[in-house]
Amino acid sequence: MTQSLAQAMAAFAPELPLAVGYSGGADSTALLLACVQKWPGQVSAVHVHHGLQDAADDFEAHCQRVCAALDVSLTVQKMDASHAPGQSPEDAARRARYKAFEALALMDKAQVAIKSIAIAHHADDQIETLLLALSRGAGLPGLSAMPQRWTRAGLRYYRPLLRVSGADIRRWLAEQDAAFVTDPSNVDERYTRNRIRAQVLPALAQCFPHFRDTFARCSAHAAQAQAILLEVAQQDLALVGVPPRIKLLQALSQPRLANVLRHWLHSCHQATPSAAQLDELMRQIAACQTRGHALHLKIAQGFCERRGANLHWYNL
Ligand SMILES: Nc1ncnc2c1ncn2[C@@H]1O[C@H](COP(=O)(O)OP(=O)(O)OP(=O)(O)O)[C@@H](O)[C@H]1O
Repeated sequence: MTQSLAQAMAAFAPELPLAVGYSGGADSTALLLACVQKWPGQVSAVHVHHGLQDAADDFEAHCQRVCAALDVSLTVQKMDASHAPGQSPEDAARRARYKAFEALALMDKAQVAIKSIAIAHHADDQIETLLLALSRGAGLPGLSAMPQRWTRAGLRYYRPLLRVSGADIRRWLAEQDAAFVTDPSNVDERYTRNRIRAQVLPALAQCFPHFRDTFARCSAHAAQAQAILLEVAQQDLALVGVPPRIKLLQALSQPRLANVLRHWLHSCHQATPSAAQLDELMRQIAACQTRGHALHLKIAQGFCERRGANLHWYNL
């Protein structure tokens, strides 16, 4: 169920000391203030200077001022977040951000070992992520949307506001009379996410007043089902071996074959096949009935081929 910011903060119990990913925007300003109020002296801030916009220097200066006024230690990480061809600028910025957080892993400016990072994604961000996944035709991992907590490179990440609506965060922030910056790229409707926020969420609210709760429940169901699929894929991969034996792959049902192939390609090769590539691979595995039957096809950024009894993936 959706929570108020106060309820979300009452339930938030991270390992301390905690750093807050602080962009200077409204959401992370609210999270920083709420954490500082709850754990005075045990919270620091991390600001990633993306170098993407001319305004980035101003954002950093704003964060410096606010943290100085709050007596919060601020670490600024400068990252080059320019995006590669085919990569979205938002995705490049997000990847650069996680690298910067990991680089901190983790000493802040005051040389305190940081154990936890909180970021200010909220319920509307979660719905936007789910709708983006639906629009891409994503499978269960995409429909699971964003987890509330996870661990990476020894660092615990939290999204304590994931069940709080954006409007509730703004209301709370207005009561605090706190200054924040507005990133112009957040309202630029050339980005799909911003169009969803401006056009789709208001329409959803009209049609399905409880959509934040019900959509979040769908994501929770998807996440649970995905966890089971992962367990099955791990068991099946142990059974067929690495590299997988074609005969053993042929003994699996079609859904389990698809599941284990996706898992093998992703976990062993960081390769994600398109739906059409996976269908073709499954068709060719089924057709591989004679000793001399060759199998060779493009999968993600590399190729799958038959070598003797096994299926191999390689990248040129
Ligand atoms: N430059 C940054 N430095 C540090 N943390 C960041 C930065 N940008 C984003 N974050 C963290 O990641 C969260 C999600 O980022 P995103 O850009 O999707 O959100 P946002 O809605 O613009 O949030 P905000 O209002 O806090 O800027 C932010 O709330 C913040 O905690």
